[in-house]
Amino acid sequence: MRRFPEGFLWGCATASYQIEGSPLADGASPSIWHRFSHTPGNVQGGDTGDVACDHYRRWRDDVALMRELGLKAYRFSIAWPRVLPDGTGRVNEAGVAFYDRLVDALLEAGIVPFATLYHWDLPGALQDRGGWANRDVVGWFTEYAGLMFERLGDRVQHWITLNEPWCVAHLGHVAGVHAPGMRDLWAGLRVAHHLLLAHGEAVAAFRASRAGRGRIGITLNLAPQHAATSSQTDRAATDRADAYHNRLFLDPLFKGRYPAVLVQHFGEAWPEVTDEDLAIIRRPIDFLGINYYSRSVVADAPGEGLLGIRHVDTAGARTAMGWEIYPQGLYELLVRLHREYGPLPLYITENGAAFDDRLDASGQVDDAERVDYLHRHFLAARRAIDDGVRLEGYFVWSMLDNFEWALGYSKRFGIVYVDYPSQRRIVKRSGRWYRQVIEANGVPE
Ligand SMILES: OC[C@H]1NNC[C@@H](O)[C@@H]1O
Ligand SMILES: [Ca+2]
Repeated sequence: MRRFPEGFLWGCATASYQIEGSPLADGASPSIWHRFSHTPGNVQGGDTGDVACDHYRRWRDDVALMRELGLKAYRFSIAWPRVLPDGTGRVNEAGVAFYDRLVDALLEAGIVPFATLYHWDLPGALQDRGGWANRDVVGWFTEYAGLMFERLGDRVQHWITLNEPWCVAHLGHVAGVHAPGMRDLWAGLRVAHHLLLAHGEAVAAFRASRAGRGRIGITLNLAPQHAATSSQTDRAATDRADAYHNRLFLDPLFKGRYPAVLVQHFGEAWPEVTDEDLAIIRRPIDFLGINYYSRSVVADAPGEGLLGIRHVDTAGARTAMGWEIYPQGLYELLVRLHREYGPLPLYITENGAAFDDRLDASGQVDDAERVDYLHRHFLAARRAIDDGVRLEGYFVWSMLDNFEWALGYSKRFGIVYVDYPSQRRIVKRSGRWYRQVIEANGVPE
């Protein structure tokens, strides 16, 4: 049995637009994901977050389910459009009350709340004013963050400013496959910079708020980039990929500069950056959240795509997302972060897998593949702790099957199955297994 440190925070993660449903209830306003999913052609099957897991109404039962699973912590996100329907100014008390009740219920169940301020559901009203591409967003986000610190900061001690800024900038503004569906490299790079500035200003607001005695951090989706061959061109390609996927955020946050290779590669598209900006971005944080799913294998491909690279297929088994199952990448990533960007407390704020789960004849889900995936990744994390990495918690993505963005409900990541027509929750084999891991605070070798 490989035991984890005493007090290790085992949890699950979710996000507002993916589980809540009721997007316009009680005074909430449309988010950019409400608009994006209601715009035909954007989401597989025409799926939307209108109902999702109906968590906005079933939250009490879901907290009871978390307690049954024995979770020590729960990572959720706050829907900005519920609490500030215009994005700034007028507070929608009914929206605040939802999160207020949720936090109280979590504490009552002995579950530590981790609140993510932004998990992609920007108020549409702010998109109409330019959204993340407008530098004014820094003030808008700081106002929103300050409100939440004020209202929940007496009970929420762990705050994450942004979830996966890379996805917001690249998928939302360069590739255009996520909300707001923009395809503009100049805008996308500005968005990355504004996200980091907003993060930095929110950190300062946090320190000044009543929540200040808690911890604040950011969550980045990071993936090791491996060169397909040792050739100079493949190694250079891999460096570009690592810079764009990983260092674009890590370097300014922890080293106060952007990767030179990107500034050079993007040339005229690269935004105006001042030293004052960099000082804001690099304000010290209390932890780094890591969302890990897989690695990439990279080869040089002159003139192809944004970076002149292509991803090389590997033999390894894959999840239903087509992502290679590569647990050692988690170990490698954690050790790199500790050595190159740390040492600071780390949380795995997301790790998990989608598989084609089906109810069997007895109405259960025997998701042995997900058990194996999690088991191997838990062991990889445990090895990193042996090497001195200050890993303090692990949030499985996700507690419930939910709305997987442009793929809609076609992908199931939950350790609990959601039968959408009936909204029944059915704990999968992986959910029962995870409860035992948490109870033992460890996994068999
Ligand atoms: O693709 C699985 C997850 N990845 N990180 C962000 C989450 O919102 C996704 O559902
Ligand atoms: Ca209260």
